[in-house]
Amino acid sequence: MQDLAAAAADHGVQPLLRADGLTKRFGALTACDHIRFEIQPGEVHALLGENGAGKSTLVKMLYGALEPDEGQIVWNGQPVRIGSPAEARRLGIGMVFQHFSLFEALSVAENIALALPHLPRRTLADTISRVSKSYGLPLDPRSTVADLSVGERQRVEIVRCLLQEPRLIIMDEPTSVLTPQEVDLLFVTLRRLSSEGVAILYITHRLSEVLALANHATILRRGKVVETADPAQETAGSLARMMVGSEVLGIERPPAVTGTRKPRLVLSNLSLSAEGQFGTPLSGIDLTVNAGEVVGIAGVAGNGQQEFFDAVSGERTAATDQAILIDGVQVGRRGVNARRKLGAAFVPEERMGHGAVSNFRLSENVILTRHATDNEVARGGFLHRRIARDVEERVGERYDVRRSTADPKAGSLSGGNLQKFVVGREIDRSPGVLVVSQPTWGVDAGAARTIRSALVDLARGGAAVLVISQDLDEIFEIADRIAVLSEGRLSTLYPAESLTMERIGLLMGGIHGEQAGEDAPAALKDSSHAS
Ligand SMILES: Nc1ncnc2c1ncn2[C@@H]1O[C@H](COP(=O)(O)OP(=O)(O)OP(=O)(O)O)[C@@H](O)[C@H]1O
Repeated sequence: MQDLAAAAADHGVQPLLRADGLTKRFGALTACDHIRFEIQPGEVHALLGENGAGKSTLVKMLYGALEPDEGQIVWNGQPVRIGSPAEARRLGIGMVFQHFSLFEALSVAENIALALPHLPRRTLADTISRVSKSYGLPLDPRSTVADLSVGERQRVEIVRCLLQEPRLIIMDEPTSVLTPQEVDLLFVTLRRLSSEGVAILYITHRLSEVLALANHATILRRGKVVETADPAQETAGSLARMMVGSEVLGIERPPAVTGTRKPRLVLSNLSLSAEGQFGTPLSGIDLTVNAGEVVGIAGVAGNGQQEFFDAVSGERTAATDQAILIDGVQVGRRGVNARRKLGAAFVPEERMGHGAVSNFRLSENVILTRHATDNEVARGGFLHRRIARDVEERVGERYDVRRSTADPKAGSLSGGNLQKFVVGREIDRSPGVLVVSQPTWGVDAGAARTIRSALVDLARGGAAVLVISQDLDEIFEIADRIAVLSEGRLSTLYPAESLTMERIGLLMGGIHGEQAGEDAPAALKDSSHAS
């Protein structure tokens, strides 16, 4: 893989794509500033950069979703104007998005037929089977999308992209939704494509993936190309340094308080029906999160995570009041605001729409989440916009939220910057109980460190912090105790130091303590549940 792209460059082979001074401005902000870079056939090219560095803006221009203000794209030696994604696809540029655009109730083949109406319907199922098998992406064209795991859904997107015989595939954080095993499989496929001469432009915040996969990296900072690197010569640390311009350290984690600790969030026999037709019901969940600790809930999305967050936050209420206690108060049948009034805070996974309203300014988003529960923002029947703006500024500074203007609309922030704002806004309330889903999803290494440190500090200050995350490295970095959510059931809660990645993998597959066998660590054999 490495060789093909390197040899192409050495022999003066024409680059597949050249960006020549691509520039995009949003008002006063230059999101991409005269960007130059090349992609050779067969190259896996990583695009790196902090949140807001301009990665998405750049690939949107390459995929025809945004028009450059200046500069041009040269494809196979010819300057081209890519006016729409359809034109990009016609040229041979495909894109696999982070959020899938599949119809759940339709089959794999029906979904693909809808996107590619020109392919013959009669032979489509066979074609899908053939392509998916030959690229190591096993898929049954007849299965209904709703029954597929997140990893399998991504395969549908990739196969759909491959059926268009692309010469360049753009992937935006493709592994953020995958299990470690699925990541390995995806890498096999990408290496195979690369050996066939297909180039891959790969956006990720996971630097270990760049080292494992890429043979070239372009690093953006504040809209400009600041470095190009050969990943074989780099380490995760040196790449992180190039991205942020300074050293990125691990977090400091003072030991959790031991001895008698006050239970601040208690779930008892919590059950909830599935969310929609394709959700996962929760059954009989017991869990206690004490003052001073971070509890991590590991597991692959689609195993009841949404239902779990909805139940704990009050988005959906439980059957009984006793099912959920916040600081000793029964709240199972009370809604979000009642729980927030008790000093709890919640950060949902889906930041736009759920965590923030796109068309509202950041300070207006502060008012929206605080007006019913926080005296500071709504005192004496009045909304205090100045206080909301102070909060917006404080959170912006503390979490380094990069904004194009003062108090911008939420929708103008890059994905990672919005995430920083939403998580920071809730930590800023100094909640006694914080429940956060995927706290650093899409966030760069420096910002992830800030958020994780803030979560640990909040806990050490006496709060109970519950983190739902698919990122096992993150869970191990911050959690004092860990449980796994699998098919709507929560495993026993284990001290973090008694678990390994492999053991968590087994728990994710639904193999619980009682079944884990002879070699289970002591904690696994401890059948005392959760608390
Ligand atoms: N439609 C828009 N209007 C105004 N500003 C925008 C718009 N889209 C992007 N921006 C700004 O352009 C800059 C670059 O954003 P972009 O989404 O390209 O960053 P990114 O590198 O992909 O970040 P992340 O890693 O967080 O996804 C950011 O400062 C963002 O706020």
